[in-house]
Amino acid sequence: MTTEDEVLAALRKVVDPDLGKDVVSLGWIKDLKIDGGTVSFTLTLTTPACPVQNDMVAQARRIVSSLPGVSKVDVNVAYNVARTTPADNVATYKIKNIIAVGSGKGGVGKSTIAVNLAVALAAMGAKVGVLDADIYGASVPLMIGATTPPEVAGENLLKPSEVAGIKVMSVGLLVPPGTPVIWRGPLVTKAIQEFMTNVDWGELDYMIVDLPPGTGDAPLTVAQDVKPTGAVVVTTPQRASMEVALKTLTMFKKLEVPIIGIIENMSYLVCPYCGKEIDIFGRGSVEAVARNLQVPFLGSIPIDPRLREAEDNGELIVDFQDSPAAKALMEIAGRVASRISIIAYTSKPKEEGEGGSMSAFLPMPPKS
Ligand SMILES: Nc1ncnc2c1ncn2[C@@H]1O[C@H](COP(=O)(O)OP(=O)(O)OP(=O)(O)O)[C@@H](O)[C@H]1O
Repeated sequence: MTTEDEVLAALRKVVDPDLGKDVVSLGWIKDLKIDGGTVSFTLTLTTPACPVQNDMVAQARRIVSSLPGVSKVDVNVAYNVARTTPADNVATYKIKNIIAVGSGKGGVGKSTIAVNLAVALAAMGAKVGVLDADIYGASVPLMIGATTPPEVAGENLLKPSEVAGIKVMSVGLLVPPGTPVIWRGPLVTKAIQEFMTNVDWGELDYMIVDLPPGTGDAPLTVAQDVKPTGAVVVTTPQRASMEVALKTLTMFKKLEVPIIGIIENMSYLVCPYCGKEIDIFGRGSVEAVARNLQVPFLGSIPIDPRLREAEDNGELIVDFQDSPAAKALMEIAGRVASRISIIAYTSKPKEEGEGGSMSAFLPMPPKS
């Protein structure tokens, strides 16, 4: 008969590749039971979007199966999304991680990526919210298909709209359609602050914040007051777009917001007739710049007409499994979640088992 100690010793060989530690030391093995030849345990991962989840489960199963006397291995998978936000802050104690999505130039696909990252993470089982901080150009409600205005949930408290389980708050849900928001900077700042404090977000694993392009009032407020876990910067491959994106990147670094990574959008076009990949804007240039700057490159998203069509119709692209853009977005969502777990585990823990404060200097992800 195999003992619990032997099973745990064997499971020490299963290492999370992002954190470089084994699942036993990380405290991820729970409810270990041995019943005759059957060994069962729960593997608790830090995110349902873990890209190496299947590999780790298969490895754990294989290693335990090879122990003497073991005829069956039952592995349950559970998730406890690691926290990077301060647990003692009234605005964020229920929100474990905040991801700001920014860009340099407008129209590069930042809102598209913000919304679809939210959809992808939610589709994998995470609790997700989207805060639209693009006050003058709020497009999140249209893209995600949110139509019901937020309800009043108490004194000075709004309940966010909800689409496919994703909580959404945007100034676009508060003003009649077609109405421009004509506010000076301080009002923009106040609106974003109130979206954090006066909205009943409930418990969220990930909040995605869609920033306006550039380095103005809204990105500054998000960086300084919302204090995101990190920022994702979106750019297209052309030099003009990238040069402005790098300014946004530098702004985040100056404000000590960790860089989760950079994404190349509209990287290439897959010909709908022959399937050939056509390089339109200079594919690959963002990855090269990211390498130079030692900033993680999160991936490329091709031009996909279905992405634009889905958005215009308020549909969710990750539902379309055969779309190359949807596939790329799902993979990128997994990488973002991995980077968040790394931030949570490599910074000083604030709450046992739940990660800790932010670090502006992150290790580079392993090369895939
Ligand atoms: N990979 C893609 N394939 C096809 N269409 C795309 C892709 N990425 C974005 N689009 C489309 O390009 C347009 C601009 O995208 P989006 O609004 O997300 O840009 P943005 O950077 O958020 O712009 P802004 O910040 O100026 O509002 C949208 O119509 C969107 O559907």
